[in-house]
Amino acid sequence: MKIVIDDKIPYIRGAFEPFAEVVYLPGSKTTPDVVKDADAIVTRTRTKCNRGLLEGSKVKFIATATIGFDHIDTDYCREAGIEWTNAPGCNAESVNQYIASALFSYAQKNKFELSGKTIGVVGVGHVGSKVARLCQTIGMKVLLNDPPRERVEGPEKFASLKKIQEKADMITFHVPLNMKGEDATFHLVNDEFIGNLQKKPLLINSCRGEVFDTKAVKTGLKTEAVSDVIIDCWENEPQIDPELLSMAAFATPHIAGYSKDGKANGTKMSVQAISRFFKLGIDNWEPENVELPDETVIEIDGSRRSGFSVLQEAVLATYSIESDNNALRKDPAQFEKLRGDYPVRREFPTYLVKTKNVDNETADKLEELKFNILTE
Ligand SMILES: NC(=O)c1ccc[n+]([C@@H]2O[C@H](COP(=O)([O-])OP(=O)(O)OC[C@H]3O[C@@H](n4cnc5c(N)ncnc54)[C@H](O)[C@@H]3O)[C@@H](O)[C@H]2O)c1
Ligand SMILES: O=C(O)[C@H](O)[C@H](O)COP(=O)(O)O
Repeated sequence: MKIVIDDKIPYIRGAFEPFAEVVYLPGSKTTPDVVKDADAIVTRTRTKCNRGLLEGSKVKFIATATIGFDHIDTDYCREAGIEWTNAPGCNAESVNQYIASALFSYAQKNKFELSGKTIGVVGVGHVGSKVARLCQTIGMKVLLNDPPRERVEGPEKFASLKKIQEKADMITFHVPLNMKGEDATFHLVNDEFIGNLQKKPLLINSCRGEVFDTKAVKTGLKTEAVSDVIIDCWENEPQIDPELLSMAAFATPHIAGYSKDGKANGTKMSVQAISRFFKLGIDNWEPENVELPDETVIEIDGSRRSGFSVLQEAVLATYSIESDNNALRKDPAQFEKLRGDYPVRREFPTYLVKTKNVDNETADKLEELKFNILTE
């Protein structure tokens, strides 16, 4: 048996060696020649798994250690009898942390409080539902848009895009990239979408670059139909649009899901899926030695401070979007390198927040965000 694995997938070395010949390669070097005698590939978004790569190969199973699977040509896989799996929810908490840092940093920079603002969450799956809860916890009004869910669950808890366009001060997108069909999301944010915005909202794209029509977004910013954008996912990565970069309030190199926890979950789900498919007997395999940051205790004194500023301090102590923003602006040509050498980031549950003079309501909110709390 032969398995070809993207060499940027962490924690996986050693998992399959007892069962197979294992080849580790950069996504860009995963060519038809390399995969032709492989039984399985473990991949990331950087490898297009399509006819061009797979035709004539032995590949029977593809595991992508990501939630997004727009790099897999699922029609071709069906036709060729190749099974595939992604890693649903693996990095949802990481994107939630990214959005929390983005919102708190944006509010700090523009000197306003988030509570009372209205946010539209477009796509309410693993990520969007966490982001919706986060926004409710910090006192925002939340409008949810998810037509596929609405068709199944009924209209009660959902809002139309039109309502979001009318009411939202901010809109954050957490949809898959769908090129076709009634739920297509390619260029969902286009001239027409922007033309219908009533409140000059902040738009956030941490899902896929192609969900935003870059040209339309830049026009929206120039005409002030859109007040600002925060962009993690770009059209044509890694050749990102320099003008959009210069216009964005925060710009990051597609790292919203890059916590160590998110990576470890993606690897775990891929290894376990391959084990189940090929009956390798390592269905409960777990990654080991997931790195910790230098400091996992956050001490906060809430005297004469708002609950909002306590939450803000806790969130920003775990992850600063500013650092990623500064690194990308310094050298946008390093987009892929910044991703490849991404520093250790852990999610909220890794941290113990020691609070002094923090009221119960704020302590409860820290717990809702999944911090561990020790109250003095
Ligand atoms: N920047 C990053 O690092 C990063 C990390 C994780 C996920 N993502 C992207 O975010 C997307 C969402 O992630 P997830 O884990 O929540 O996925 P998910 O599959 O759990 O949720 C996607 C949700 O979008 C909904 N949806 C589909 N089409 C829609 C449409 N036209 N309008 C509104 N809603 C629609 C679906 O019904 C579903 O509830 C992924 O597909 C991926 O592309 C990016
Ligand atoms: O779809 C996902 O899970 C995310 O976009 C993830 O961050 C992609 O990571 P990559 O495969 O590009 O390393």
